[in-house]
Amino acid sequence: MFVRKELQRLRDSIDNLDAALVHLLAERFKCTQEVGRLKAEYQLPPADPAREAAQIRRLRALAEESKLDPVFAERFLNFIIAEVVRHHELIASNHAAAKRD
Ligand SMILES: C=C(O[C@@H]1C=C(C(=O)O)C=C[C@H]1O)C(=O)O
Repeated sequence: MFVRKELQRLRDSIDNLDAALVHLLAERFKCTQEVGRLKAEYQLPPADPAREAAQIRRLRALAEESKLDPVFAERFLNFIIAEVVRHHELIASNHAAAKRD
């Protein structure tokens, strides 16, 4: 009985945290979509490797401070950034196509 209750209590928190993660990611992607539109309009490249490196350094340090595996934090951020850059490439090519038409 104890184990069932304890498991449920922990899973309730996991559910809340996962919901927060989805909301945080949705807000982050809203911002990055705007960045993508700005870059397309002003002909800036979709990826900014210097900014990515700075973010990864910052996130690795935060992960270490909060006892999260920094290797995991870096992989997670790289996964997100790859998706953002893919969006930016799409926005840029749609923008260029719209200007041609
Ligand atoms: C969001 C940007 O575009 C790209 C995505 C980044 C990110 O998701 O953190 C960082 C750098 C860029 O490669 C940006 O330039 O700020």
